[in-house]
Amino acid sequence: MSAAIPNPAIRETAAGRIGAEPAGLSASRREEAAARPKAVHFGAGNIGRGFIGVTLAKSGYEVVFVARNPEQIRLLREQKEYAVEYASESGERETVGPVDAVPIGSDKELARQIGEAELITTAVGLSALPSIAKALAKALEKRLDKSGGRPLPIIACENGIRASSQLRRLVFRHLPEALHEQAQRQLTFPDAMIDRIVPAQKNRDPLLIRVEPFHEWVVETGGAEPMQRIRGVKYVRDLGPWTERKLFTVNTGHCAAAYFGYLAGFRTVQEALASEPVRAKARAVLEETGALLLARHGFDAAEHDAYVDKTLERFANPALSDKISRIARSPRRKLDRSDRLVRPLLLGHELGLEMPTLQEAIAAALAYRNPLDEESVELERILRREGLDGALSRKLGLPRSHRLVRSVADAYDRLGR
Ligand SMILES: NC(=O)c1ccc[n+]([C@@H]2O[C@H](COP(=O)([O-])OP(=O)(O)OC[C@H]3O[C@@H](n4cnc5c(N)ncnc54)[C@H](O)[C@@H]3O)[C@@H](O)[C@H]2O)c1
Ligand SMILES: O=P(O)(O)OC[C@@H](O)[C@@H](O)[C@H](O)[C@H](O)CO
Repeated sequence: MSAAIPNPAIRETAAGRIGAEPAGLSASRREEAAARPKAVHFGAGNIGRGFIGVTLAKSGYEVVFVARNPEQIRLLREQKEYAVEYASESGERETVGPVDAVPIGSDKELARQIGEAELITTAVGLSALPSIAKALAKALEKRLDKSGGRPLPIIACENGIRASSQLRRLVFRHLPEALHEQAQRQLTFPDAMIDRIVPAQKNRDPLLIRVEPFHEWVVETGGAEPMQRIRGVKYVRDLGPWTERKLFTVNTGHCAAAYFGYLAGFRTVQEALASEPVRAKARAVLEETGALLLARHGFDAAEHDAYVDKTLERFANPALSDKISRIARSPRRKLDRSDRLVRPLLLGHELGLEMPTLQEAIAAALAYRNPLDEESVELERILRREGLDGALSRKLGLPRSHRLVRSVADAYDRLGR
């Protein structure tokens, strides 16, 4: 087996020595890993390494990443750990380990890892769930054959409503019917909400990940005792209010700031929020979704205001640089009827709430152009093909003549794009 390669890019920090270790470290990490329960996590990206990996490792798991990037896989396999740096004044760092990695295409290895796992998690993006479901189902098939009834929770940590339930449907589609009954007994798919801002980044140490200190991971139990408790996770009976509070505040506010910031010519959300007009619009959107959340879930108004203040503060964190292109990414997904922009608008409409600034944010999302973002290019194509009214009517699931379609179209026209 290969020795650990010391990584000079990882240095002494306020939190103490981390990372760079003499050869032998990976051997001790391997022993440590053998003594730990195993969690297999799909996606070694920003949130995978910057939140899920670190939380699971702290909770006592060996974390095996299922990844695509060969260089990242090589480094994770060799080093068996990586560093997380917190974007705060102290710049504290922590070492995350023991970890390992397998390529998504390696059926045999993946099946072996999943056969040994006590927990599966994902953070690949909602739109990538169909692409991992097949590989996951294949590996689960082998496990179900041999596991002697061992239960396995599978938690999709994605921004979206009930992502684990979505993954469940996709996985069952790929599992042979003969295994469905057993899979229903052994596999659970608890829905979850996760919150931590982890910008896209390039560091000299390619595994290092810089994150905001704030974090929240909530898992739904439906009233049942969870099979295993992950330290740092909050377990709740009903996830509904938690998801809506996060998605319609953090994610609606974030993308509103990004789309308004894009129109104003800014590059990062920090720059955008330093501009008073953009900040005022982002806040106005959150006042509108706040009224919806209070009406739907009976949240305390003062507590929700404090949540909004804290959220805007997190977006503007000067210790981070978060590009608008990340926050605005995949505008088709963000404009989906079940997502952060259109869903609160439709729910608010049902309750008779006026949401003019949210409508402006939707118009700004339609006007977002990024030739490097496939969904932005596709959205432009749809707008050309179907026209604004047609595209909006489809997105909102309402007739072209509907008041909401008309007023979002008017907001778009006012942008003069
Ligand atoms: N970054 C954040 O601030 C943040 C916060 C909360 C939630 N999220 C959510 O977490 C998820 C991941 O976001 P991210 O910011 O980490 O994105 P990212 O692009 O940094 O990471 C996604 C990772 O998944 C991998 N991936 C994609 N398809 C794959 C496949 N078929 N097999 C294996 N790996 C695959 C990619 O290679 C990438 O490494 C998204 O659903 C996002 O909405 C992100
Ligand atoms: O990941 P997306 O594309 O759904 O949304 C972009 C950001 O708003 C999002 O990643 C936030 O940073 C995150 O949801 C904070 O918890």
